[in-house]
Amino acid sequence: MTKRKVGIIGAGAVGATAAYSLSMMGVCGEIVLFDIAEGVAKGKAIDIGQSVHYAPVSTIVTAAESPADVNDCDIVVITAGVPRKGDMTREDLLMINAKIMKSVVEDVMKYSPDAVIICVSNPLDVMSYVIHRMTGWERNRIIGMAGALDGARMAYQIYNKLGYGAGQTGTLVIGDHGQHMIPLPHKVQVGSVNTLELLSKEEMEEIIERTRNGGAEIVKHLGTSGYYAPGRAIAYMVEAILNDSKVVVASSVLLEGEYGYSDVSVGVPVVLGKHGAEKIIEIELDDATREKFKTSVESIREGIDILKANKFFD
Ligand SMILES: NC(=O)c1ccc[n+]([C@@H]2O[C@H](COP(=O)([O-])OP(=O)(O)OC[C@H]3O[C@@H](n4cnc5c(N)ncnc54)[C@H](O)[C@@H]3O)[C@@H](O)[C@H]2O)c1
Ligand SMILES: O=C(O)C[C@H](O)C(=O)O
Repeated sequence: MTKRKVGIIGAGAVGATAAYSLSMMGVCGEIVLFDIAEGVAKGKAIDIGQSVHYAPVSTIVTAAESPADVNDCDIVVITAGVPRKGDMTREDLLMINAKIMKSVVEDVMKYSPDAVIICVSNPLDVMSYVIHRMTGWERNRIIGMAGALDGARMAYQIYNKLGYGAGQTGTLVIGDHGQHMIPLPHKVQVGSVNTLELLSKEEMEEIIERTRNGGAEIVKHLGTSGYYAPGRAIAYMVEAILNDSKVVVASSVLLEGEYGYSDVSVGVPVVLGKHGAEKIIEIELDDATREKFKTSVESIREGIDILKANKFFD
């Protein structure tokens, strides 16, 4: 990859935080922000661009005047959409964000036809599926960001319980990025020690519950959804793709028979490299987890079916 240009569509809380995080890491040559709200992309591009003075490596941060300026990107991150508030679920955002997604994706197809897309808008798995249906692109080029965030949340909960092992905790959260997400306790290790040896069953159950409600917990305190951890998780994925680093990160990708499902986007472990989600890793699921995965897939399909009933797809 030579140009290392990243487009971010939706320069709100998450999009701007991802841009800031990326520019502090210095992993891309250029970041271009676009937002439908006048002045937002411009103001944030100037502000982030000025912060680059203190970054280890320079990044050019610009604002697109129109979607046409988000052109020839290696990666396009889609954070355009409405965040939830109050008691809303992510699913409550379905129709409004699907409409936004439609117009955004048409532009991405036109102006950055070779990009890898990282979808962020909620409900995440359904929006990732919408992008597949609209673009018809190879599935490795459309990746939903969820497991990177949910895994970080699980690691945070574990650290809060243990009080040690920060940065040494490997977690895995699969399934939907919603109420049926599946944090996998038996896969968690702190410095290569399985946490089942470190935490009681009750403690792990609490960790799972708090991970599952991690997004809602922030909405409760903040009145809108979180953006620092999401922004950093996006930057981590962008870096992995640009650097072709082949790290394993749970992400929402289109299944074509893996885990027994097809024609649905859902969170599973994937290898991230220069071609996007280059490989889906199929891990062995025990009977109980397979049942949870089924519930998770069904909940995503409910959203897809609502869009179909509303003639959203051809
Ligand atoms: N996948 C995840 O883990 C995750 C994490 C956090 C947030 N989210 C989701 O990301 C989305 C953005 O969240 P946020 O907190 O940044 O919201 P926000 O309101 O701060 O920002 C969204 C931005 O999108 C812009 N926008 C709307 N329609 C647009 C269009 N057609 N073209 C360009 N820009 C457009 C808005 O003007 C706004 O600035 C929400 O749907 C939220 O639920 C997902
Ligand atoms: O919780 C939300 O609505 C936003 C995002 O999906 C999150 O998990 O933080």
